Amino acid sequence: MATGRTHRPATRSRGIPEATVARLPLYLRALTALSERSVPTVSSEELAAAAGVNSAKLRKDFSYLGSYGTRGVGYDVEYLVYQISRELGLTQDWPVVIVGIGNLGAALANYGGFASRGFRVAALIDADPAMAGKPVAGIAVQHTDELEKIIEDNGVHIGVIATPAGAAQQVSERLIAAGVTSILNFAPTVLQVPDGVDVRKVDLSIELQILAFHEQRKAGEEATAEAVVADAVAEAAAKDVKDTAAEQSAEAKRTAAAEAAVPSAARAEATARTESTDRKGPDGDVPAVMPA
Ligand SMILES: NC(=O)c1ccc[n+]([C@@H]2O[C@H](COP(=O)([O-])OP(=O)(O)OC[C@H]3O[C@@H](n4cnc5c(N)ncnc54)[C@H](O)[C@@H]3O)[C@@H](O)[C@H]2O)c1
Repeated sequence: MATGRTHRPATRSRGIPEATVARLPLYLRALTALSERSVPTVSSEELAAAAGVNSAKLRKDFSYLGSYGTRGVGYDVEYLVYQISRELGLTQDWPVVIVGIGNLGAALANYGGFASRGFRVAALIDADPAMAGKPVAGIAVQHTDELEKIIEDNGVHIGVIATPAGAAQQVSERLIAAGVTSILNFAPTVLQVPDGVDVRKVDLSIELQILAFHEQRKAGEEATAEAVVADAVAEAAAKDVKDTAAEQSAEAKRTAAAEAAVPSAARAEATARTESTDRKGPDGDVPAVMPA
């Protein structure tokens, strides 16, 4: 039994690499937006920017589809929408079942984006007997006892799992035994599935953890920059203290020499003048950095 996410070879039979297949929905989303705005053609650079992909990679991806665009004109938007939809198998209707109709399952059932992309929610299935018969998104929830019959009756090949993690493995086994060969798994667990079954895992908390990692790194960089500034300020302050101390020492030497040279009455006057100058800065203010 194989573990992991996708159990097909890295290159599909028609020679399209998995990485390209993973980018096709991104191109399709960008192209659909252009089509809705009745944009007839698009350059590889524009489309790459809209899809968030490097333009050289896009051209390479499209070469697998046999689509090269026209120099100076770009790609025909409608034709590319058709080509990519066909390649992804979206020109046909895909019935899907959602298992586990709690918070997430109900939200998925209510999501209009499935139907608009050719995925018809054929059934909603839950283990809670109290849920049976209750309408969610206009569809009556069915009990898990019916799971196998529902899959077979509707010719379902794609199942969505939105149950707690502890139930997901057993649910996947029942789905697969009944004929499901592709699973979209929202439960935070790694499913063990046989060869020939594709599993895609969606985990928003993992995405958030990756963002947290980047945030932490950004904060680390900021802290380093702040530390560099703080070091520079501390160094400048230390230099100030040293200069002030040196000045005072020179002043003390000058005073000592003057004391040796003048009579005692004049010496008292000179001492008073020196003390007054020491306590205040050149403008009469107390200096910001006081010598220790
Ligand atoms: N992937 C993500 O980004 C993401 C986000 C939120 C939640 N989740 C996960 O999705 C799952 C559902 O979350 P939720 O908040 O909707 O939970 P929930 O408790 O609201 O719903 C779970 C539903 O599954 C049903 N259920 C339990 N065992 C079952 C079984 N054997 N067969 C069929 N139905 C069964 C329950 O009766 C319940 O209705 C959890 O595993 C959660 O961790 C994933």
